[in-house]
Amino acid sequence: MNKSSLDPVSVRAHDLRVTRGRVQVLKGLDFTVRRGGVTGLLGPSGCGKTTLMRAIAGIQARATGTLEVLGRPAGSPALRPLIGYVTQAPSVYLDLTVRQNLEYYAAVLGVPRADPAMGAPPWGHLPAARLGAVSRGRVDAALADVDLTSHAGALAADLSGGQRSRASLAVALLGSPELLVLDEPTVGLDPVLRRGLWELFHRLAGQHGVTLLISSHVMDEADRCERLLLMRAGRLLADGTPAELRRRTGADTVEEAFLRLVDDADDADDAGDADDSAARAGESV
Ligand SMILES: Nc1ncnc2c1ncn2[C@@H]1O[C@H](COP(=O)(O)OP(=O)(O)OP(=O)(O)O)[C@@H](O)[C@H]1O
Repeated sequence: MNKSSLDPVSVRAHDLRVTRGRVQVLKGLDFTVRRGGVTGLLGPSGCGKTTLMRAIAGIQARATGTLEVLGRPAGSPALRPLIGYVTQAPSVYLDLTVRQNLEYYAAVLGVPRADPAMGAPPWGHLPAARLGAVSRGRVDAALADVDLTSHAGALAADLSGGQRSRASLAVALLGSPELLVLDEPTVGLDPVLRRGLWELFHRLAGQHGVTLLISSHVMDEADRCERLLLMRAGRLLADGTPAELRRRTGADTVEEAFLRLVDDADDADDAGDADDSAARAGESV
């Protein structure tokens, strides 16, 4: 059995720091992401969500501290088939149809031929001899999951932005990821599609034990997550279930809880600045 499947935690970070350009974007994060659930990564634009997701996906340079993903250091080659990372920018070839895109990626990823005896994916990793054949069944299932069956024959160039994002998500579902890292997957989608995707996320977590880390800056998506990591300006403000965060802050909504946590952090910063000034004044006497 895979070592990571015994671990109740999928991602562990300790004092995680990332510098991009000249700016320290992540400023010492400590957190865990539980295995097999939907964890939301929420915070305002520019707070560092994408940077954190890139670090977890193992493609972010200049990261220090500890970051362990599925029991291995982030970026380990062995993690590649276990992580599905969907970026904000859709990664599909515009001159191919949706189906051709999925068939191409299925071939590249070595997605196994559908085998009804094995049940629904994910079914773990198969011997090399059984990999490599493109699975029409898997492509069809991924198309259905993201509600793009009726657009299978459309050129990706002719899709709307939301449809292209869903095509990228379908690519991530082709493999058998243990961890799905989704950067704002519901941006630009109408409420019906958003609801459908959230149902899919919970199905993947509940029925297949996939861990999902989903970023959003829309606080009304918070209540769809089992746990939340609230970020602001490269730091983690809070970590807990939506109900815990509301209770801890005495707020009615997660958005209000977030704003109270921001105010508390600002007050703490101001107090720290005042202490520093007092100390400097003392030094100069
Ligand atoms: N390549 C880069 N060089 C320098 N700074 C960068 C680079 N990429 C991002 N940043 C900075 O890092 C910070 C965090 O960016 P990041 O994309 O992680 O934020 P985010 O929370 O995902 O934002 P959004 O919700 O808008 O996608 C921002 O201040 C951004 O300007």
